[in-house]
Amino acid sequence: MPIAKLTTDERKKLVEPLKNNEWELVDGRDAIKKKFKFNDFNEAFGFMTRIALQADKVDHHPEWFNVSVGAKRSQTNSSLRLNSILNLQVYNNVEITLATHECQGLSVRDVDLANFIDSIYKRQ
Ligand SMILES: C[C@H](O)[C@H](O)[C@H]1CNC2=NC(N)=NC(=O)C2=N1
Repeated sequence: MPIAKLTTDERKKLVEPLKNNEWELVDGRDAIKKKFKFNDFNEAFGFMTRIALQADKVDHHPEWFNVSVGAKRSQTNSSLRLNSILNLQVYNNVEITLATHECQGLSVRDVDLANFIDSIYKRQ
């Protein structure tokens, strides 16, 4: 049986709670996305590693982007200037989009993976 897109009722029950937890619908496409912020690359990649292991286990994969945004709250202006002079970027942001390619939209697999991701995310 191919995987089914979520019905309207399922969206109310399963996707609404995710929207209350900073997941958003993607424009022009049946998918959800969320931005996650960390103190540094090490924390961001640790988070991605745990998701990668789960994705492999359940055979459902995120589309994601690991970018450098902002800086540690503890960083002073002069250390930020030094970082930009030395080009030391802090790749501390992870943006994740979830959709099921097989049904070209949201399925229960995206809901499950989103809930797993939220369960391991430690807000900074
Ligand atoms: C053959 C394999 O099961 C499929 O390609 C899986 C792998 N991971 C997947 N991930 C996502 N996000 N959607 C899919 O439809 C999907 N299909």
